[in-house]
Amino acid sequence: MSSRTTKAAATPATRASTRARTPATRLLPARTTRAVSKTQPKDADVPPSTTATPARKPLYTRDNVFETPATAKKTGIPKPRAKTTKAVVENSEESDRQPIKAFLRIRPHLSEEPTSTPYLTALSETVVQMTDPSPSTSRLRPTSSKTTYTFSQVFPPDTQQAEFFTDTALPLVRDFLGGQSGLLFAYGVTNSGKTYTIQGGNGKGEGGLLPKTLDVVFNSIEGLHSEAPLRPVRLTAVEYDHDGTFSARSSLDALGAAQKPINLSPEIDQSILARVMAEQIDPSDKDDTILKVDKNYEYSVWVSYAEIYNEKVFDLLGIEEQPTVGGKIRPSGFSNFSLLASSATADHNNPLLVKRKALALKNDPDGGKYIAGLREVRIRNAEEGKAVLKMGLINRTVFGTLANRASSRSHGIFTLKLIKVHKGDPDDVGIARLSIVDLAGSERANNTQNTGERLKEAGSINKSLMVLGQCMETLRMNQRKLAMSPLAAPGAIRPAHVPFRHSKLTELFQDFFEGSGKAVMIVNVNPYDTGFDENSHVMKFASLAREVTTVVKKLPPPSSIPRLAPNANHRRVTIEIGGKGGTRVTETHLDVVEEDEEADEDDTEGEPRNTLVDALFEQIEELRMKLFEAEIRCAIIESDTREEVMTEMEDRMSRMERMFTKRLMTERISDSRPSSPDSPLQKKVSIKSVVRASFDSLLSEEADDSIVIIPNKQSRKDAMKYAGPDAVYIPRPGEVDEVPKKKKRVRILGKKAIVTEEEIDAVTNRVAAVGLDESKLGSVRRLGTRPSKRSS
Ligand SMILES: Nc1ncnc2c1ncn2[C@@H]1O[C@H](COP(=O)(O)OP(=O)(O)OP(=O)(O)O)[C@@H](O)[C@H]1O
Repeated sequence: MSSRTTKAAATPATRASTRARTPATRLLPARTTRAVSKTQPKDADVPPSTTATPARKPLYTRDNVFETPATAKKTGIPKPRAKTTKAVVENSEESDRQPIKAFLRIRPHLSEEPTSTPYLTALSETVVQMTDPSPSTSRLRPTSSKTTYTFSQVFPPDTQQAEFFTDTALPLVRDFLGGQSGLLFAYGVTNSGKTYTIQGGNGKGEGGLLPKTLDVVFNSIEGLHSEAPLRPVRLTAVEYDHDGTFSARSSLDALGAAQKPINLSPEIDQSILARVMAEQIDPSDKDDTILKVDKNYEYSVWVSYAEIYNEKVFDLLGIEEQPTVGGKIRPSGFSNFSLLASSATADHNNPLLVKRKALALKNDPDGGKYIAGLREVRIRNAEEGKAVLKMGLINRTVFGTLANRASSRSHGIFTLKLIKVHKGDPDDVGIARLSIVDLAGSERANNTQNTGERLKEAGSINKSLMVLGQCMETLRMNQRKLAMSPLAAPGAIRPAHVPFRHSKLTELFQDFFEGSGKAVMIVNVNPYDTGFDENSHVMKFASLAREVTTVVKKLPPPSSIPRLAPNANHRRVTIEIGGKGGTRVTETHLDVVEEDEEADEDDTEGEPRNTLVDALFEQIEELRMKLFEAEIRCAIIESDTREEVMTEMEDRMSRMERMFTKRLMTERISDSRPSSPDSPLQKKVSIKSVVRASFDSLLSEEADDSIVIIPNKQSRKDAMKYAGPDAVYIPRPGEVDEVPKKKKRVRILGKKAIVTEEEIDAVTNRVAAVGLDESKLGSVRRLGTRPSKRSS
């Protein structure tokens, strides 16, 4: 649990924020619910030595938030120092063990896609089975490999958006309204349905988790809107705004003004937000759920939208847009909502210049990291929230790859913050955050032809997802270590270092994985996708995540990796918008300047700095990447080789099959011949042609000369029977010849097996007449009293 409930101090001078940008602002101290639960541990197994701070009454917890706000109000406890807060968070985790929930959503088959058999089937509400399609199609290896995976819940392809929202995100929204932070992220390969799940489709009832979350939040706080001059800062702190700079209405207007491109024609010189809202929001597609909230408080909702692209964090609501020198900015009248496309039709020679600066992640004194300089916008209803979401979406880097034309190549992070202030005590303030993340799809290494920029994107995406997996794995390992030694003295077990800092994604959500709030993972899978291996990798990752239940003692993070000097990265890109569902495809040419974030001096606050350790970490990282790449290469080579062998074997099998079919047909032809044909000559020719045809097929071009076919004696015998006594069997070269030996005898003595003396004499005389030795006649059976005697 990570809600932060704060009490404003009586004297602003003593509580002034050390990070406040203006002297007029005052930072409200953050106090965690964990701080409270730690002093009253629910879990009796927590070692007493971990309770270092004096016991005090809960300010508010998830359990009492609705019932006892008054108790909370009266608790005037000074803010714990940052260090103490951290310690408390760590120690209280034992009482709040929660596994990461992993929900699987199976994508339906789309009509425009080729039909194939799905390789994933739901066995129950929580278990699915994946069947490797490659071996099952083989006649040589008829047994297919089947693996089962267990999830918190499995959603079949016909699951509707509303049902999915109710079962997965609604509990998080409930906690959020109750003051608890949460994280929801969608994970899956490209084209598996992550964006559809998070943002939704364009049709009725197709709104995704994000718009539905906005609906439910505003339904629930209806009539409880706060006008208090408060705004969120850092991760979960709240700041007073005495001069009204950030008052309720002005934030959204400020965003609209900042986003308005300069030099627009009067035709479109209007509030971008108003236009977006008019175009995009279908009021009928709204979730009507209302959740219970504490009516003693008033609420304000703030949103931000960031993306992590190529390992840099950008503000999707804070892009500076400028026309190029000589560039013509015209209204376009596109029906698609697009700030960029609607504000300018730029051609390749005169692209629109879009400048954006990467933002730095900074340490929050209350724990975790926040994106420094990220714009947070106050919204007053769900429609405004949806408009801001749409506005951020256009700024999100979307490039087509061969794998998927609409592939999101960045991780999109939409965060809601809820500030609540007690109606009777303006100093009783709380804040919670809910981040909803649409992760970039993992790249298919072998079926997309990535080069240059795409390759770099793929590397960054793979890296961040890989690090996410490594973090999960390490957290799980650490938990096991702890679980196996429940009686070990505190500090005796050294948990392994969790590499959160190795990617921006994990760095940003480190606090969630360490217990700041609940984490929910949505796994999207397209069971018709050709990337079986990638999907099984995703499934393995999900099973891993489900085993991560809690946080172990945090190790001091590694020394910071030295940052490069700020550097501008220029790219020229073309973004296509629309195209799906019959909408018009529009193109915008952009010159993108991505400036590196400035080095954060505070970033290593309290962390030891050791250049050798830095270098070693970099080396490990490099080796990990190499290993990862090598593994991918091996997997590709293995699958290619397997496919080649299979193709060859199948080819050979089908040739043999053809050959045997022909032979069978040949035999059938001979069987069906009349038993007494008219002419012996005709019989002779016929049997010859039949036998020859059979061998011709064996020796034809199609035949496999590596295979020796031994003729079927029985069929040959049958053929000879039909052919009658005059038939001569002519073997083909190389044929195993047994029958013809008998025929040789037949040629000399006729078809009779038994001969008389006279006949033998006749043969002998004939032999003598031609001058041959009698002994060369071979064995001849005699009749009568001298059966074995040869004629002399
Ligand atoms: N549950 C669903 N019902 C109907 N259509 C869906 C569903 N899930 C996904 N789709 C459709 O499948 C296609 C791919 O989905 P989507 O763009 O959400 O994938 P993705 O995982 O976000 O891909 P990428 O990572 O490349 O952005 C889209 O056309 C989307 O409309």
